[in-house]
This record gives sequence, C-alpha cells and structure tokens, in this order.
Amino acid sequence: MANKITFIGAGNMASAIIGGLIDSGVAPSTITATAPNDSELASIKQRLGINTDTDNNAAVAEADVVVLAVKPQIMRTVCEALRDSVQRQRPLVISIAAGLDASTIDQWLGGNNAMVRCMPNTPSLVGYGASGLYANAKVSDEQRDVATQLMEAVGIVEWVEEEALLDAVTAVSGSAPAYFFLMFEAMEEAAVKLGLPAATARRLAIQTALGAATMAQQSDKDPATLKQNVMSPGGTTERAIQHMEEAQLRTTIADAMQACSDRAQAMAKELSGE
Ligand SMILES: NC(=O)C1=CN([C@@H]2O[C@H](COP(=O)(O)OP(=O)(O)OC[C@H]3O[C@@H](n4cnc5c(N)ncnc54)[C@H](O)[C@@H]3O)[C@@H](O)[C@H]2O)C=CC1
Ligand SMILES: O=C(O)[C@@H]1CCC=N1
Repeated sequence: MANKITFIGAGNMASAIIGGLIDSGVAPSTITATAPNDSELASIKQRLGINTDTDNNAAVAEADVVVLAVKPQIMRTVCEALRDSVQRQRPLVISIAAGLDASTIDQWLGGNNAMVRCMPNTPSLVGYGASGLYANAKVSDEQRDVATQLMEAVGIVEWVEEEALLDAVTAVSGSAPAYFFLMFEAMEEAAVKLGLPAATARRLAIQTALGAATMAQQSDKDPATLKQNVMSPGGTTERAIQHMEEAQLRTTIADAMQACSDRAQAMAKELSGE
C-alpha cells in the first residue's frame, strides 16, 4: 500500500474504508482524514488512531493517495480549494462520490491528474461492499493496485474499462442494497398477513437472503440452476416463481435498473454544471 493516504471527508464511507484498511494491516499513522469540525474528527481519531486535520490543503500536502469522500453537492467547492495543493503534490485521486465524472473532478482539481472513480455501496460499512472502479489514462498499474487494495479492504472490486459502465455498476450494486431491503420489507409484510409475527418473519427472510447469497457465491452452479433445485415439480416454490414470472418481475427489475442508470447519467450532467 502507498505511504500516505488522505481522506477528504470523514463520514460513513470514509470511516468504513479506513476501518477496513486498519483491519487489513495498514498502519493508522499513514492515514489522515479531514472534516470541517474537530468534534466529528475527535471520535474517528479516538476510535481508529489515525491523523486528523480540519485543513484539507495541509492534509493533502504529503499524500500519495487522496480519497474524495464528501457529498457530491459540495465536491466542486472542495476540489477547487484543493487545486493548488493537488497540482503541487500530484497524488493518485480516488473519488467515491456518486454521479460525478472523473474528468469533471479532474478539471476542478486543475487537470492532468491520475484519477480513479469508484462506485461503492453501503454494505462496505460491514465489510461486504461491492465496488466498481474506473481509471483514467494517467493512472499507472501500480496506482490501480493501490485503488484495488483500498476498496478490497471493505469488499470486492470489479474494474470497468469505460467510465459510462459505472452507471451500470450503480444499477447492479451501488443502488442495489435498497432493492434487497425492499424485498425484505415486502416479504415481512406478506408473512405477517400469513400469520407470522413481524420479528420472526424478518429474521427468517434476512437469514434466507444471506443463505441464498452465500450458496450462489460458493456454488459452481449458476443462479438459474440453484433456483431450479429449490423447485420440486408441482410443489410450492414452482407456484411462487410462476407467479413472479407472470407478474413480469424480471421486466420490473430491468426497468428499474434502466431508470437508475438514466438517473446516474442525468446527475452527472447536473452536478458538472452542463
Ligand atoms: N454508492 C453508494 O451507495 C454510496 C456512495 N457514497 C458516496 O460517498 C461519499 C460520502 O458519503 P457518506 O460517507 O455517506 O457521507 P457523510 O455525510 O457520512 O460524510 C461526508 C463527510 O464529509 C465531511 N465534509 C463536509 N464538508 C467538508 C469539507 N469542506 N472538507 C472536508 N470534509 C467535509 C463531513 O464532515 C463528513 O465527514 C458521497 O459522495 C456519496 O455519494 C456514499 C455512500 C454510499
Ligand atoms: O442513490 C444515490 O444517488 C446513491 C448512489 C448509489 C447509491 N446511492
């Protein structure tokens, strides 16, 4: 891992990644996180033993890697204020902000930067993240490895070679935890109608999702085969799946993911000021 990593922003995602890095053996003394006020930083400093700073420029001055982990809406202001420090230091810049193109952030930072754009998801907070990564032409193989290691500290990593594909990543993993949470809500409501206590239903549904995901991950069979294995001919599962297919669940999912990807594109335009 590179010598010095600075996180601009010390919120949920930054602290999840920092926690993962420390668990994977990175020395806390090599990590710095920034935020506008000391009270937020005090708790992360105490919990994780890292360096903290309320001055973004000072924190970037010696960094090999800068992770931009502020909300997309304030990214422009934050980057423009960092421009001189970044141009002087030339770190690898990794943005985890949703909906902001690498080229837009690069411009705000003065241009010609080695930029990685990452689309993470919230299960990164519990070490089960799934991140899509894209690198611009300035990023070296070594820097790619650094970005991979960084995001693998909180889950799995997939690289895409075209930035536009991050919109598809947003649809399949960035936003997707919410699809499964919706499924849990719906299953719990339906189970309550069938007579189960809500807490029992929730526990059973969540454990079933965990079990199905673990099986799908560990098995050499594809999801269609695993599904078929649950469906006894003329049995209960077959009836449930038949109902979902007739109700066009696949089309609903496809349409939802298309809408998600379309919104990612529109957000990129809005946020870049186009
Ligand atoms: N794909 C996804 O599901 C997710 C993507 N993200 C992306 O990660 C980024 C961070 O999100 P969260 O950690 O959830 O946000 P958060 O609100 O928890 O953290 C933002 C941090 O930025 C700090 N901050 C605000 N102004 C600052 C400034 N001028 N200088 C330095 N720090 C400043 C705040 O104090 C806070 O520590 C966002 O851009 C978001 O789009 C985050 C969560 C999930
Ligand atoms: O909903 C959003 O806009 C962000 C991007 C991916 C997950 N959350």
